[in-house]
Amino acid sequence: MWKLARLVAASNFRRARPFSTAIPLPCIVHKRGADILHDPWFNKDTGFPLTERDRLGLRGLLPPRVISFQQQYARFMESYRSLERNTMGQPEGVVSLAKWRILNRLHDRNETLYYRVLIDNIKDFAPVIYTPTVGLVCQNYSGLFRRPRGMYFSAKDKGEMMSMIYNWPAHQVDMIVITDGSRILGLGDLGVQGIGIPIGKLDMYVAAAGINPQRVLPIMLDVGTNNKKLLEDPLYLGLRQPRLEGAEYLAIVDEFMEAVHTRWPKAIVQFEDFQAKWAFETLERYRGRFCMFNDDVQGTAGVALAGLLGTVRAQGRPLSDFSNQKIVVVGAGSAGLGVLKMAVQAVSRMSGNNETSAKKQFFVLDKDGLITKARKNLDPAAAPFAKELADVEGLREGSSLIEVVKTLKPHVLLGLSGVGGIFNEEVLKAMRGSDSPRPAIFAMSNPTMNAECTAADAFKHAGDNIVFASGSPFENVDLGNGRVGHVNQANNMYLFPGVGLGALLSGARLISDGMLQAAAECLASYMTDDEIKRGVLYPSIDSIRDITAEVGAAVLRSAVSEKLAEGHGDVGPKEMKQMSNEETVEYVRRNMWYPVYSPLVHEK
Ligand SMILES: NC(=O)c1ccc[n+]([C@@H]2O[C@H](COP(=O)([O-])OP(=O)(O)OC[C@H]3O[C@@H](n4cnc5c(N)ncnc54)[C@H](O)[C@@H]3O)[C@@H](O)[C@H]2O)c1
Ligand SMILES: O=C(O)C[C@H](O)C(=O)O
Ligand SMILES: [Mg+2]
Repeated sequence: MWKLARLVAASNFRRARPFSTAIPLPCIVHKRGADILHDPWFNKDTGFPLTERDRLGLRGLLPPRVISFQQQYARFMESYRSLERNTMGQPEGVVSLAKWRILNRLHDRNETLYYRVLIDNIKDFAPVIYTPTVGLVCQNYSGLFRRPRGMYFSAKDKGEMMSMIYNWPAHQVDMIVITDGSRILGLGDLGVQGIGIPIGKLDMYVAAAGINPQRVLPIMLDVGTNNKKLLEDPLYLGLRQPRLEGAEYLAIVDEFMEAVHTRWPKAIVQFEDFQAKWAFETLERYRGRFCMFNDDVQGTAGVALAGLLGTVRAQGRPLSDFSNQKIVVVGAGSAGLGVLKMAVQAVSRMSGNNETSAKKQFFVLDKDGLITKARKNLDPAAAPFAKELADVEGLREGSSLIEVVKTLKPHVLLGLSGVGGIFNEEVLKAMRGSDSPRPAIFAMSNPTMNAECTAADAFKHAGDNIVFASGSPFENVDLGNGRVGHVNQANNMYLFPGVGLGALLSGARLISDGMLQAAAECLASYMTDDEIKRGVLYPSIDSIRDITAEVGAAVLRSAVSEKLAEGHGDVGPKEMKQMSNEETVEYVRRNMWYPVYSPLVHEK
């Protein structure tokens, strides 16, 4: 019979619970002396107790005084706060990069302390290690480079990947995030410099999902770049050749996927920031064979769907009213089309109508305006959402955004275009004519300068009663008289960590649509009616570990019910099936790694 205690003991994780008084489990280390001090996974800096210094050959390699974890923590936070004070008034980019540097130096030196400060201060630090600063870091990566992090597979490594993968020092890898750097946030092709994105995403995996940092692996697949500026930059660190295309490109990705699954058959691979054509193609190519997903297509879709359902509740309408909402999606790339696909499936499920009629309420624009069936060279990926001209009275093929908003009076305007400021004053003012008593504006493009509008502009021009969400963080807006315009962060960070965690802890063979749907539904139902009425669609990032545990449990349960779960450690699918919802959440929580100094035990 399933017993919680047994499940906990069965876990392979080096873990401890926040504020728990339990003695942390020991951690096996195969090094001694200075090698430990130079390994950020094990290093405790001045925090090594004297007995451990003796056991590990560290005596004399550190100043004699032992500093406690709490003191180290306080010292780091004081340096960070003093950097904030000292850089006040300097240009934003300079300040952001200075903050990133101080965090990155700690990451390079002492991962336990790094992840503890990250978890405890996630609201302050997420904008530094994740969007928006991570975008700036990628743009300046070749200049900022000091030490490598993760692995780099290039077109020149063809035929070598199966052996190269064994160069990674960790025996076990659970979570991989891979990019080819071809569409980094809204910043375009950044080639090898895009490695910053997998690093930032995996930091979120550790902070939000409690994945053990010794078991994460950021990957850059460098197949060249079409960014002329980078190709001409003598300091550019990637391959100086145009991107591989077609079969040559796919051969590289195929070889990588085979190599990674040969060494770690249960590792989960998250594809991130691939240009749309490869995002869709690789997803279809691998999702039936490997435990993988595309975060921009599928993670974004779940977060957007949760937000869209929230906007129905914010209008005081029942969820069944979702099928009466007119939703305009601006951007028909990997993210926009992913959102449309999942939202149409949800409407069809909720209304019982087929997908063709469920599509009626959705309208999509790309750089050439409204997409209709009359378009020449219609992108096959966008074709299922293209409108019949007869269904868009008053509009035509290629109608502009302002024409679309004025004519349709949509309930929701959702941007995933990567074009900063495209929701301009005129467009936002036109949203005042929306058929919704509570129009919703989602400016989801990243980083901040690529957001379709700012929060302040949205409330100023579209009205105080809107619901607002952005992909990158903005401050709440002061509406006067003590009223606050709440800013939501509609970012896939609320889903991908839970998707990966649930897949890992269930030992899922694949990541199915059902598992992703369960994740989205879990996020959608997380907020109370009171919060939703105040325009709060998503939890605060401060509680990201809680929501991730819930999402992880929902994903796990869905994997079990779809018979995709193969078990984790010695917890089999049968035992998982017997867990109640609460027990599943508890199982997930207890398997989340939490940074504490574990006693290190040397083994040859
Ligand atoms: N908030 C999130 O969680 C999240 C998740 C994924 C992507 N994004 C952001 O969404 C943006 C787009 O990502 P993607 O992967 O879909 O990119 P993409 O390049 O695949 O697609 C961009 C789409 O926008 C369209 N577009 C360009 N200019 C336009 C214009 N002037 N008017 C209307 N449409 C226009 C393009 O034609 C294309 O269809 C990026 O900025 C990315 O950072 C945010
Ligand atoms: O990275 C993010 O912040 C979200 C998303 O994956 C993006 O590509 O913009
Ligand atoms: Mg992305």
